Amino acid sequence: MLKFDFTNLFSERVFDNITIEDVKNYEEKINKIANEIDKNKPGFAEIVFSRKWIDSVLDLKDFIFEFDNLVVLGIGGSALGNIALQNTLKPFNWNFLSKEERKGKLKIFVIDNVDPDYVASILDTIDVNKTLFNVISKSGSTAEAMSNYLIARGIIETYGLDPKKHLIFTTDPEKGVLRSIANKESIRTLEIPQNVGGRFSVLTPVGLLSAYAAGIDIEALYDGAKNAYKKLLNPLFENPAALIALTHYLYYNKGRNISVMMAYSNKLYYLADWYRQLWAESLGKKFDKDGNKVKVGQTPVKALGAVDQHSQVQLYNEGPDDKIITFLKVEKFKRDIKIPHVHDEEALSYLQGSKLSTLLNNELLGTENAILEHGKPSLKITFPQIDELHVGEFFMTYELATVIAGSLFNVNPYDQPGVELGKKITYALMGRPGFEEYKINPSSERIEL
Ligand SMILES: O=P(O)(O)OC[C@H]1O[C@](O)(CO)[C@@H](O)[C@@H]1O
Repeated sequence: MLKFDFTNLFSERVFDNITIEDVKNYEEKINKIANEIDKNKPGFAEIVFSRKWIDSVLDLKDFIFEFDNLVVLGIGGSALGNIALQNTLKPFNWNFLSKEERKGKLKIFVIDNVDPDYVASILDTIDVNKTLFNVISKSGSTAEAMSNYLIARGIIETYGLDPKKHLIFTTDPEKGVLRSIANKESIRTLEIPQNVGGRFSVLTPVGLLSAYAAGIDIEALYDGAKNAYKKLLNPLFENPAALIALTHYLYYNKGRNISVMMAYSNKLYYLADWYRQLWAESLGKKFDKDGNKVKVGQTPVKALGAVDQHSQVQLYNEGPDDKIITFLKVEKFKRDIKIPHVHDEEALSYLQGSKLSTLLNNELLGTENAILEHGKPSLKITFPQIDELHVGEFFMTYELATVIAGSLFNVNPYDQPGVELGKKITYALMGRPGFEEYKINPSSERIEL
């Protein structure tokens, strides 16, 4: 199980520290929230107690493993989970390994933007004949996913290939243009459960297909998620999701409106990336559930240790008291490197003979303690090792924490009305019928210096 260390959040060395008493005052409220969540189990929790979603992916086994590449086309919640799973659970050189080295599993590419340089360079590297394109969109209409689908489809057709054999859609069971194309053309599909929103969908077929194709143990991911869910009704001090939510809420109310997740692991950095969307879209809201204008939200920031010690930590230590920091630590790395003894220089002797993992984790300790000495709050989550069990546990812990935080802030964690206007203006600029009223004149709005 993951280890959660909240000690430094309560330390008197944090100048505006919250106390155990502050937290205890919320015990009843949190119990009520947790019971409510358990009673009306959210879709993202319900799925891990069913075999349906795993089985829907396992059923595709024969089809998937005929290919060499899987290219995911999606954005936001339809991509970030895939990116997190691949980068945390597969080696960074995975796509450079031979088919034998990959034991027949697929190379995975996730195209989650419409930057032409980026899209073209990924498409350049794949052999379309050996490629399955997985178009993922809950709404089945997002411009970025749809345009990349159209490009992929154009390539498939240019190669004279059968689209049905090279495409699979992951989308809403009934709604959206992807679903209607699939119905018309008998294209294979996977369902995104209707009661699971995009940013909560990593453990639905959205994330499961590419994970399975790359050889990730998707059953163990579910086991980890279930382990996390089981703690939801624990007493507050044994309930990591509730403590994360509550401590972030309490510090937000003290002006700490930035939540930094600093991973001391290149792999776990991608979990911080996934967390950013979850925390930002779920909790950044103009109105509360009663319709009052509240404009709340804690800005999630990702950081990488030790890299960002040489970029961000100056600010974290000495800058404004507006941050709460979560460190992610790995106890046992999959690989380790011993720093060789090369020079008889005294200045290098502390490094030579020691392991990179020891250096990295001591750097974490250094930063964690320095942050505390500067009076700033932090918590630490330790992965005994990076594997499916712990990553599944992490996803579920943070999904629950987000929903609990939503209740504390009294906002709806499942909607994202604030992203609509930008989409509508884009549609208008692209000439989509029905959106004319949103057309702006970009040049007349600009202030030229
Ligand atoms: O899966 P879809 O419907 O294409 O949406 C992609 C993303 O777009 C948003 O709706 C808005 O950014 C996200 O909430 C969502 O994850």
